[in-house]
Amino acid sequence: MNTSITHDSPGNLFVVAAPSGAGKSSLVKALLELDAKLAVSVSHTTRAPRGQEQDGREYWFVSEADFRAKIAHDDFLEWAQVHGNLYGTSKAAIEARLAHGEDVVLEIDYQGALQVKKLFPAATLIFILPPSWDELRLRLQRRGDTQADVIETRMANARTEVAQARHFDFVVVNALFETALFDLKAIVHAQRLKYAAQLRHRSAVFQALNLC
Ligand SMILES: Nc1ncnc2c1ncn2[C@@H]1O[C@H](COP(=O)(O)OP(=O)(O)OP(=O)(O)O)[C@@H](O)[C@H]1O
Ligand SMILES: Nc1nc2c(ncn2[C@@H]2O[C@H](COP(=O)(O)O)[C@@H](O)[C@H]2O)c(=O)[nH]1
Repeated sequence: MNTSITHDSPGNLFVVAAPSGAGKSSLVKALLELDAKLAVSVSHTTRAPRGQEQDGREYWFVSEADFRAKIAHDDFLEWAQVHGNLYGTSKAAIEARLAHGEDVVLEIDYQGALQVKKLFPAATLIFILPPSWDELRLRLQRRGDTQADVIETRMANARTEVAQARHFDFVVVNALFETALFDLKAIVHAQRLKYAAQLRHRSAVFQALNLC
């Protein structure tokens, strides 16, 4: 897969994954409201819109034929089949932002997250865990936009997904929302400082001044 994103892209890439219903969209939305330097990438999907979702806001909703044409054109940074539908992050959605120094967050599943890490090892992978299986089911039910059989599929898939958390850089338990949001903010802040230090370390000026 060709991509122009490199270790030296000035923006930071954050990847947030979680089993469906754990609260990743709610957390990322709250994080974006607090952090003007962060932008979320809008994925493409073949799933039908849910509830009040709008094309171009939550997702780009496309047919399977269109999605497969994009795969053939190598338009995706990553893509995966999740709960029976196709989802992907288009390169166009994030490359320009990263190149301009904006930080980007991807809300994607673990398969996509691991693909991104292979292509871009500097990406920070964060896995959100629900406090329990019962609470996960309750959150999916309370959200009220997912059919009972789909909830069961998502609960079954959640076991496989949670087993992948060990490959991530950070794990956040979303029990109390404000605590999880605080953890997420702290991770983003710490990673920015880390990569800023690494970039400075590489800069010729820094070396010339003998500061590293
Ligand atoms: N800490 C929390 N305590 C209680 N409810 C929560 C918490 N975090 C999120 N929720 C609620 O749980 C439901 C699922 O959250 P959300 O839609 O953000 O999950 P998600 O991981 O993005 O799911 P999906 O992958 O299906 O989009 C929502 O109704 C949300 O308001
Ligand atoms: N690999 C990718 N996974 C994605 C992407 N966008 C969303 N997702 C994941 O799909 C499931 C289900 O989402 P839902 O909106 O139908 O509830 C969830 O885990 C998302 O994170 C993507 O671009 N690539």
